[in-house]
Amino acid sequence: MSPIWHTFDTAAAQATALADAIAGWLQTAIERDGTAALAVSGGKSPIALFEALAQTDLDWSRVTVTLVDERIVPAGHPDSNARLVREHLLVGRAAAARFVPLVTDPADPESDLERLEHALPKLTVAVLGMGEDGHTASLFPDAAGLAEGLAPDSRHRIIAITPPNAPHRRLTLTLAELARAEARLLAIAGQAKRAVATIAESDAQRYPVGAFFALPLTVYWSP
Ligand SMILES: O=C1O[C@H](COP(=O)(O)O)[C@@H](O)[C@H](O)[C@H]1O
Repeated sequence: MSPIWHTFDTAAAQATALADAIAGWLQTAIERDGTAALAVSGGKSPIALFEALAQTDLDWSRVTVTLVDERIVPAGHPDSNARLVREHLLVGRAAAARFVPLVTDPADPESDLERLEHALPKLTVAVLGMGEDGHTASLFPDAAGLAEGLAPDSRHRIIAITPPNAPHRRLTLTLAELARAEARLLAIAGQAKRAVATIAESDAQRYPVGAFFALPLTVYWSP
């Protein structure tokens, strides 16, 4: 399956286009079902997107926001993806959204996994990021548990995973769960990530993100 690529001259244009696309998917789901659900990535990249999205004129009280992955750290930790979402997305108009954090007790991630198998919303849109090592969500190359995370028929919606070369044990939605979202948008920036994504597009086995190129996927890229 060939992904659709949208390329932009600036990060600001990329963030605006992504926010418009996400809002469109959420609005359609709200009109159809009364509710919608958005899963976002963390890391360092999504702040401009979150800030654009937070100003979007949607009925945010009908939207559930969650994460595609989270580091197993306390909620206020500098590396917490939930902290990023709370500070940059769940503000302004979007403050009315319901938030489902992945990690609520860093000392007992098993209880969060159990809770989330039931508590995760059915996703309307999943916004994926990607590292230069080809990981997406927290599906890291060579991680124990990666095969389960990428299995199209996994019975798990979410798993715990330890990246071999990045800090913190993580919780991550599985490919099987992300495949059920109505839309998957991959947001990346820079030439290095573009090169990785281009290889992943033609060689699905090379990087974990490659498995997502076998699904309907729209890529948003800026330099
Ligand atoms: O660890 C993570 O990394 C990826 C990529 O992050 P970025 O800072 O390079 O954009 C991110 O998509 C994921 O959610 C995060 O937990």
